Amino acid sequence: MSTRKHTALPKAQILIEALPWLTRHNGRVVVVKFGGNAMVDEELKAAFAQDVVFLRQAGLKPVVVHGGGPQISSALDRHGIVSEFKAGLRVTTDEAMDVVRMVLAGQVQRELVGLLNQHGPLAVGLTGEDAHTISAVRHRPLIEGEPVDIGRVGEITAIDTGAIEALLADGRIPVISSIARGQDDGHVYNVNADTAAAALAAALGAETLMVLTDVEGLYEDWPHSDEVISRLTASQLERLLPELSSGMVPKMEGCLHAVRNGVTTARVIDGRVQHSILLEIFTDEGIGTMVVPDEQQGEAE
Ligand SMILES: Nc1ncnc2c1ncn2[C@@H]1O[C@H](COP(=O)(O)OP(=O)(O)O)[C@@H](O)[C@H]1O
Ligand SMILES: CC(=O)N[C@@H](CCC(=O)OP(=O)(O)O)C(=O)O
Repeated sequence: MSTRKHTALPKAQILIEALPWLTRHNGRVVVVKFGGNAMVDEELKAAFAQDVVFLRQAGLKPVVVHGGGPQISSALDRHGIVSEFKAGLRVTTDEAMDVVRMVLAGQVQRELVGLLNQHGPLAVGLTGEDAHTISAVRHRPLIEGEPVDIGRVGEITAIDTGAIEALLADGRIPVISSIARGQDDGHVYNVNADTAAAALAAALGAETLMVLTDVEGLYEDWPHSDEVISRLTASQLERLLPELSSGMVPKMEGCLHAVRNGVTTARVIDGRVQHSILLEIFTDEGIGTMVVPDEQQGEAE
């Protein structure tokens, strides 16, 4: 065998290994949530963009929903605005909301759109405000049984997938910032990006929701162990929810919402690993944590 063929054969085998995953997802929507904590460096962000474009060129319909928690925190610091979290959500004053919107829509989203568009005229950025994509009312989370006012934080009431579907039909990659329009008050609202991604995945009838974060997956006994739970059903996750803390709460609540509303699998994967999306495709079991609907229990992935 010539040297060229010799080196090409393993590459062909690798492509063939991806065939079942690609076949299952062909033409399907995959919602990828890119967390602010996973946007560690430039190389990683460029690799993320390559993976998303790869999915698009392989016949899938990727939709990107991005966060930017750490980026918002440092911008608020620079503006001298104090920011705190309650029930895992940022207490968002009217003044803070302007900064949230500026950072998510004007900075993080623009950067991701730019990186994706290095590969062609593919990405179009929007926020949940555009074309009524995400509507919300003021969210008052219960803390110790009492509803608490945390300012301009939204609870999603409706998703209009029209603009996203039109972009997908046109072969584009929508990149969505987690800001909602007020359903009945003309305000804009700050929505946790995991919650927004899950709601969009459910409304779009996505095959998969992939949540890229800064841990390997859901740890069984965090922070005491780094044993990752590789697979769990919706009911198993539901039982686990009360024990979870901080950033994992909206992530896992989102995964549960997604698989209970038609999404086939929801995964939490380590976005700090380069090409984590492609790694997910090329491994049988996947990496990170996979949540499946109850009826899939025991079925081979
Ligand atoms: N059981 C758990 N397994 C893994 N991480 C957990 C768990 N419970 C809480 N966490 C925390 O959740 C964080 C991820 O959420 P978050 O900081 O909001 O990330 P992102 O910006 O990607 O949304 C982890 O870095 C970790 O500190
Ligand atoms: C209400 C609320 O907490 N909103 C989040 C929105 C950004 C986000 O969720 O970013 P990550 O995915 O990087 O955490 C915030 O203000 O930080």
